[in-house]
Order: sequence, then C-alpha cells, then structure tokens
Amino acid sequence: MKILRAEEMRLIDGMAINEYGIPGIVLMENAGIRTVEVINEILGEIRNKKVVVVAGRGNNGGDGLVIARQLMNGGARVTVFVMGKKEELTPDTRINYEIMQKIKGDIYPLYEPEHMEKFAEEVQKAEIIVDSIYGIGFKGSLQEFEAGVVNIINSRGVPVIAVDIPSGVEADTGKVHSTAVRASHTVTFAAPKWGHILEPGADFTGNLTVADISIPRFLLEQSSLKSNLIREETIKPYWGKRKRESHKGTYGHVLVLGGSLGMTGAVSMAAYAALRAGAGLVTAAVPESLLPIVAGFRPEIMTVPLAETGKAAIAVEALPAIENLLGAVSVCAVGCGMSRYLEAKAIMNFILEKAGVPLVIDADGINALAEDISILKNRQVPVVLTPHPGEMARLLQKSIKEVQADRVEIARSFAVDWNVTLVLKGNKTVVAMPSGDVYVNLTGNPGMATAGSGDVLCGIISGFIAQGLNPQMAAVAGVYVHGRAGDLASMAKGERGLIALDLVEWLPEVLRQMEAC
Ligand SMILES: NC(=O)C1=CN([C@@H]2O[C@H](COP(=O)(O)OP(=O)(O)OC[C@H]3O[C@@H](n4cnc5c(N)ncnc54)[C@H](O)[C@@H]3O)[C@@H](O)[C@H]2O)[C@H](O)CC1
Ligand SMILES: [K+]
Repeated sequence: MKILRAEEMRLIDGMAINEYGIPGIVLMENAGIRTVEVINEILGEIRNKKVVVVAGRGNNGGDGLVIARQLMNGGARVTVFVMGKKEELTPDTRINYEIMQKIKGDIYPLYEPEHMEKFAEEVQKAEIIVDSIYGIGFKGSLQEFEAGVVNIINSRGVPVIAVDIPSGVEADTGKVHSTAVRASHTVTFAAPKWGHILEPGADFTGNLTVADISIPRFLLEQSSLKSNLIREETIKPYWGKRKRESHKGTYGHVLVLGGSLGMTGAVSMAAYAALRAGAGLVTAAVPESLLPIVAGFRPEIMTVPLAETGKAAIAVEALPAIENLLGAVSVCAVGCGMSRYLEAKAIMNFILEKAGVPLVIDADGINALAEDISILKNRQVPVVLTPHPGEMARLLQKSIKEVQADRVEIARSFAVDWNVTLVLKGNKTVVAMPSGDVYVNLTGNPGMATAGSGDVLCGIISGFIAQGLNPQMAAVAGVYVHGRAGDLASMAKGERGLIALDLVEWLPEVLRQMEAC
C-alpha cells in the first residue's frame, strides 16, 4: 500500500476527475458514504444517535456535509456547523451545503465568536463528533478561533471521527504546529498519508481506516509513487510453502561474524534468530577464546574459531579463514558484538572486497564503516545496513536529532547514494532501497527497545536471505516479522519484561500464522 504526500493525492484526484471523468462530487459522495460505513462498523446502531458534524470551507467540509446527510438518512440526529459563509465554500462543498439546506438539515454557522456558544451547547449533547474542518489541504497552524473549536471537540470525550486526517495535522509531515483534533478514528481516502504515520500525527489519528472511494486502482500503484506501508500482503508473495523434497542446504547457510570479550550474546542471538527464521545452516565465527561460550548456547549453531586480538576481538590474522568461510555460505551477517577497535575497519574493508554473497552489516560493523564510508564502494554484492539512529548519525556525521527529524528522506537518500538497502530502526522502522523506494513498518512496540533486539533483526534478515529472498525484500519482511514477534511477545509478557530472546521464541508463531494464511 502506498503512502502519499498531499500533492501526490491531489494529482491522483485530478487525474481521476479530469483524465478518467469521475466527477469530484462523486468522489466526495463516495468519501461520505464510506466514512458513514466505518462509523456504523465502529459505533454500531446510529439511529437516534446525536451527531455533531463540523465542516470547513474546503472539500474536507464537503465530505462532512455528505456524511451529515448520509447519517440523517440512517436515522441519526445530526447538527452541522459550517466554518465559513456559503460564498466562501469550494464548489463541491457548496453543492452539498445547498442540498443540506433544501432537505432542511440542522445547519448553523461557526465562524464568529457569537456562534461558539451554540456550538459548545450542541457538542455537550453529542454522542459522536465528525471532524471535517480541514483535510490534506491544511498546512501550518490553526487560527485562534479554529483552535477554540478544536479544544471544545477534544474536551467532549466521545468518539471523534476525523475525515481524511485530523484537522490541524499536516498531511506531509505529521506535524502539529498549534493544536489538532484528537481523533479516536480517522477515515482516509485511497491511501494513507504521511500525517497518519509520522508522529505526532499518528497519535492524533487514532485507528486508521483507508477507504476506497473509486479512484482507479492503477493510479494508486504507479511506480512513481516511491513510499510504501509494509503490510502482510507486501511480503506474502515471497512466502511460498516449503517443498517436501528439500534438505537443509535448500534453505541456505548463514555466517554470523562477530563477538568479542563480553559481547558473545550478540552473535549467539543473531545466529539463533537466523535459525528460527528458517535458515538451513548457521555458523557463528567468533574469536577462538569465546568459542566455547557461543557453542554452548545452542547446539544447532555451528561454530568456527577465529584468530583474536589480546582483547578477544577478531584479529586481522583471521582474514584468510574469513575468506574461506565466505566462499562456503549464502549470506554473511557481520558486526554483532564485534566491538569498536582499530582493526575493525580493515576487517570490514576486507569482507566488503572479498564477499561473493550478500552482507548484512549491523552494530559495530556499521561503526567500522563510519570511519571510512567509501569502503562501501569496494564491493560486488548487495549490502543491507541495519543502523539504529545513533549508528546512522555516526555514518552521516550528523546528530541523532537531525536523523530523527527526517528519517524517511535521510534513509532514502543514503540508500540511493550508496546503493545499499538501509534499515533505519526505531519507532516505525524505515527500509530504503537503492531505487529510492521506501517501506515503513508499523509492527513492534517499545518493549523491543532492549539489548539484543537489533542482533535478532540482523539474524532474521540474514536467515531470510539464506532462504532465497532478495536482500531488499528480506529486509522488508524481516522488520515486519521482527515487530510482529515483538507484538505477540508483549501480549504475553507486557513491554517492560520483554527481552530479545522472547522475539526469537515468538518468531516461529509469526511465521506459522503467515504460512497458515
Ligand atoms: N482524496 C480524494 O480523493 C478526495 C478528497 N476530498 C476531500 O478534499 C480534502 C482536501 O480538500 P481541500 O479543499 O484541498 O483542502 P482542505 O479541505 O483540507 O482545506 C481547506 C482549505 O484551507 C486552507 N488552509 C490550509 N491551511 C490553512 C491554515 N493553516 N489556516 C487556514 N486555512 C488553511 C487551504 O486553502 C485549503 O484549501 C481532502 O482532505 C478530502 O477530505 C474530496 O472531497 C473527495 C476526494
Ligand atoms: K479532518
């Protein structure tokens, strides 16, 4: 499912209307009908329910007037407040205003201070409030009078249905510069917008429904639309049933390279996660003195000792052995628990030069890259990077604040510039491709902010690549199932008590559910 900017939506609307002849008033009527369907689904019987609809001057207001009429037809007791004079309304909104007048709808003005008392009085009686003040045309701050209206809506404490987007939320950024309607439910049209996904807009949006208002589907799937929401159907095509005639070699061999004194768990968890993700074979190559610890963790994980430094980190003397290992596996995950030390950059450079299989670079592998990012150019294979915001900041020599302020575009431009798949972790992880396409993940929860969660993700992505998913879709599928495992784990154990191995333990259930569909 695409995520659209307001301009992209307007262009698509315009094509539907002008190129394919679907009148805007039909789209508006559909928007109203679909919203009322959702209201019925959510709130049950609307007959005799007291509903207040607040309509703005633009087409969002028009949607609200259609909703009011449709609710009246369903037997609800509807009062409409219109925040502009008739002559200020957009054409389609004005048509619906005049229809409401002709059918003797209960309409009041709401654009002068003296109108506010009647509004507050009606809101106090409302059982449902419909917010159709502003839609995706809104930018900046609400004016003082409108903010007063919004505060009355927000203080009522009944279900608030936002039409298209909560009024006061910017469609392209999710920013709220003054205040915004805090919706329990939002019904948007054709596709989600960034304002529904990025904070704080996501918080004001409540439960989001994407309604079809008969915009031709092919307009919503144009390749020029580069932003996507990760949903189960995004990855379903990559999820075939296993053939009976198969053996462990069929499902690939993951090499996990990393570990250092005090950080053996990272390699163990990444290796274990790769196994639980379905890889046929997993080998953990670790500094030799740490091998017994890793070997003792899970018997299914094979282990190889590597020459080590005085501090039990991988030494450059291990490079010939690493080259041999790279020739025998399907994918290599590197960096988990590797630690930051002088030789790390040389080791990363060697792996990038020698690897003939995809690489998933995490944690201290990324930190080693940050010392000289140009070594990314020395490779012949696809690379997936899985930085958290701090590691991304190091890669870009920016602050974490700068990274977090523009996650999607920072991830997108890095992936394009460096021809990598970039997984920028965090709340709503962004997966960016060398093509400039991005995928935003909505699964997961704050319980996953725990030591080892990233190692598990690295292992899952590697395990998916080992089984034949292309690295880009392995990253998309990986973040999705990683978050789903976290959601199942937090349902069972809450968020505070959740630890990384819970993600690995719940992973099979996520995969089972997907196989079952
Ligand atoms: N997506 C679809 O297929 C359809 C969407 N519809 C609805 O149309 C609105 C968009 O309508 P539009 O007239 O472009 O804008 P709004 O109603 O969102 O806003 C009205 C108007 O307000 C002005 N404005 C913007 N920012 C501010 C501000 N800070 N202060 C004051 N005024 C502001 C600006 O000029 C806007 O034009 C969409 O959301 C849907 O609800 C169609 O009805 C059906 C098809
Ligand atoms: K709205």
